Amino acid sequence: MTEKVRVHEIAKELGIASKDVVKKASDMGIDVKSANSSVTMQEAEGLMNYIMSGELAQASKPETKTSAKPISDTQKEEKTPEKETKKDKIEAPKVDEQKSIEKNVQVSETQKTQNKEKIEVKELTQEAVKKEAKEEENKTSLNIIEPKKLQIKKSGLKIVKKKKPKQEEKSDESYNMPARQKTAVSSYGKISADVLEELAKKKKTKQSSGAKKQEQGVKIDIFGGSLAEVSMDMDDQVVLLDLNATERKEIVPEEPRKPKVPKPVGRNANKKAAPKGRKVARDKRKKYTKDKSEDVVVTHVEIPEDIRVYEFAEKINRPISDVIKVLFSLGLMMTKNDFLGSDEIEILSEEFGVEVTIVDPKDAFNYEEDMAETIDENATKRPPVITIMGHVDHGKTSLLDAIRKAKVTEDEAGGITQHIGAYTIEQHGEAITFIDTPGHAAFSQMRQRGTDVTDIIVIVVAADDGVKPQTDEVIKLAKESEAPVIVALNKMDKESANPDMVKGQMAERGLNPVDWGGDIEFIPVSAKTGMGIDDLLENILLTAEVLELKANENAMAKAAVVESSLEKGRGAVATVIVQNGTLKVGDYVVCGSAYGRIKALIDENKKQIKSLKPSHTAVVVGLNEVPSSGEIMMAMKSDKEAKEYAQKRHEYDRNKELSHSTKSTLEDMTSMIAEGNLKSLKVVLKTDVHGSLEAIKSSLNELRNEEVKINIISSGVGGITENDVELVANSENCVLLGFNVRPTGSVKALAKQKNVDIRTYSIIYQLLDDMTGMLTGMMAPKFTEENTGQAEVRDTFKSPKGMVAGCVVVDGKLVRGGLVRVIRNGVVVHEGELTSLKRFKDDVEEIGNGYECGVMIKGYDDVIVGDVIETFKKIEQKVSL
Ligand SMILES: Nc1nc2c(ncn2[C@@H]2O[C@H](COP(=O)(O)OP(=O)(O)OP(=O)(O)O)[C@@H](O)[C@H]2O)c(=O)[nH]1
Repeated sequence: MTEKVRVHEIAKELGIASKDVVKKASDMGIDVKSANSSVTMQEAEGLMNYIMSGELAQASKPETKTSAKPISDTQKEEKTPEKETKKDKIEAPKVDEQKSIEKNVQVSETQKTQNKEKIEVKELTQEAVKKEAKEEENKTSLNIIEPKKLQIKKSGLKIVKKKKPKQEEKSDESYNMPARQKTAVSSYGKISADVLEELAKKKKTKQSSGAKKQEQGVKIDIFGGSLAEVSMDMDDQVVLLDLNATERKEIVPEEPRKPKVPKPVGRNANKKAAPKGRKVARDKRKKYTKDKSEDVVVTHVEIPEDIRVYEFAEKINRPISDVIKVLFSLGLMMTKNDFLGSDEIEILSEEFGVEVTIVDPKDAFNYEEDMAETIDENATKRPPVITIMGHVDHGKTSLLDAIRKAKVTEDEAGGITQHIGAYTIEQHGEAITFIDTPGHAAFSQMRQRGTDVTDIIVIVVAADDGVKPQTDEVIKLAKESEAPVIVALNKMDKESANPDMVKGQMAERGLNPVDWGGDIEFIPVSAKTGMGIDDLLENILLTAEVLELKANENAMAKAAVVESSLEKGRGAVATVIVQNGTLKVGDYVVCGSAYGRIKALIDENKKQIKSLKPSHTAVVVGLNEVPSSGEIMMAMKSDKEAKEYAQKRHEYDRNKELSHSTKSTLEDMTSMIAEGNLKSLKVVLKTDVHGSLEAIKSSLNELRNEEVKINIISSGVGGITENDVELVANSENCVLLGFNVRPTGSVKALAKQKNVDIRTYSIIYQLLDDMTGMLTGMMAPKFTEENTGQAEVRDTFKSPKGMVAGCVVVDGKLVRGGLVRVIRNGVVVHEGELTSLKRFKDDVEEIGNGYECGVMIKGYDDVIVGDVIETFKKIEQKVSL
């Protein structure tokens, strides 16, 4: 049986990557494909030689030569039972020792060393020499020496080879050098496997002496035993070589010491004979083992977006200190628990030569992908989903009303659309679903989500008003979403309507009208009169036709949440648009960390329906918690499955929050220093629906400058509770805000008792205005300085009231009642108040350019001739955010 060794073992042995070994192997023409591929020991040795020496020819030579001798070895081996082969391996090291011993003994005859360690090693080797001598007497086939390769490593080393018996030579096909020589020792100085086997076979009979030899710490079990020891062997070889050069003679004198070494009793008996040699060997092995772990070169890692310094170090298999050092050298003071930003990860990956892939741990339980169904042949046409966007008051809601023939605008607080609403209408028997996105800037986040499910975007532009900032924003969103765009030129009933102006403005922004040779349809409409509505709908259907929108009604349902809230009596509800499949009452669904069984589906007309087909919209009742808008809802086969996904997601969200809370703590430390005296207005916020909560939160967070900011200490969907009141009462500088929610009896009473001011709103911009006002009130007044003029001091004289500076006004005018500063050689030496300003003996309010005057400064008598006196005023400025 031929012993085999795997590529990764060779790689480990050499401390290099498996792929490099694979590459080298293929260079040599050995057929290996991966780290798990195995090669014969012959090939392995050749391969190792090649890798170590880098010389293919040399490496391969031994292979060919070994063929002769090894063949005979193998034949012998074949005769011996497997057990023997194992023994051979154990005994193999002895052979190596013998070789080195031979070398040492011979070399040591010429030189001496005083190095104690080396002497000790020699003691061991001498023991081995003796053993070998015996062996050689008994068996003649143990003549193994590797000369040349060893010499390459250690200069000045002379190794006396023993000639092989002629018989063996006959079988050797190589002519350049004795086969033994070549096969016996690898570039490591190790004996080839064949020879080892042969030796082992011979030594089999000498088991007792074998134990002694082991003590020398020179184990050679090239491929079958511990790889660490093989490497150790390499190290030993190095030591021996050094000894050769310097300590040959000492080996002999040390021999008598042998008996001095007391033999340990019991289980350590075998180990004792070569204690020092063993020690050396152990040390080396330890060292090797350590190196081995460090040497595992990581070239590619997958890491989550949020990763701490120590986690990164672990991933790339480097000491934390190394990572911190690199960060430090970049001026980044980070501790091992700090999170790495994307920039830092990039730098570190370059620095350590590691390719980094950032993975989303959510992928592990991404039900959207798990359940993703390609649109198959069963897919049929589905209605388009349209998002109407545009600048505030350009008529989005009115247009949708005109389409739906229903009045929504009148019910809306403040006349502004507050929430995303989704409705399906029919035009000539074909369904079209509209998402009504709110116009206020605060809702841009929701609007962006709205575009995710959108097939076609209708941008409403009032023909009398033209392109406005939010129109630009919408154009940007539309471009990003890559959905086709139709422009509705609204308010065409107005006399001031100027469609060409709008077309021009839109064309400037890359939206070229079809009638101008572009590809964007501009449809003139009037939400007021209903003009052009049909045309708009026809265009929508036409565009949808081109898009060939399809979905499989029979697939497991997938829907997007456009709005969600907590409703009394119904619990968590979510308005969804089905993207694929059919959502049915009774379906088990998962939606982010929310899950449940659909109890009811309520359409836009508040009617209960049994199922919801692709592109249709309804309110879903039955979730265990309120999902976020933009979340994907998927139907699951069972309650268990839905729950599992939701729980995994919940866990993920929680961990993420926790990890970020640590992160923010660390960041806070720096920001606390940076922000120093930053004043914050604490806010507790309650809203009726999720969408508003997010929109208001993000708008409030934007209300800040370098002096003041808003700190939302608590927020949530639902009514104002006593807890909210308590929280505000216990916090300094804190307000309680309610949006579309109002405090009830007990809460109101508690608020009164605790003196908590609850502010409720139903229009977002009013809430934001109020907060802006409050923040502004917290800001310190700002002053600007107005310089009035300067005068040069020409003389000074004392008066009973203090020093008077006689000056001539050289620039502007000096004024009374303001502040004054004294400038000497361009440097301000004093700043204070002006006590008196006189022209001759009269007090004056101001002195003009070119006139002389007498000036007295409060508490300052050190004015000297040549000083410049400047008067200035501080003017308070209105502060704003
Ligand atoms: N004359 C005229 N007025 C219109 C037309 N469409 C809308 N309006 C008026 O323009 C104003 C704003 O209309 P909305 O539909 O509320 O505009 P919106 O874009 O939905 O506004 P937000 O909901 O605040 O985003 C209302 O007073 C409408 O009556 C139109 O075609 N002609």
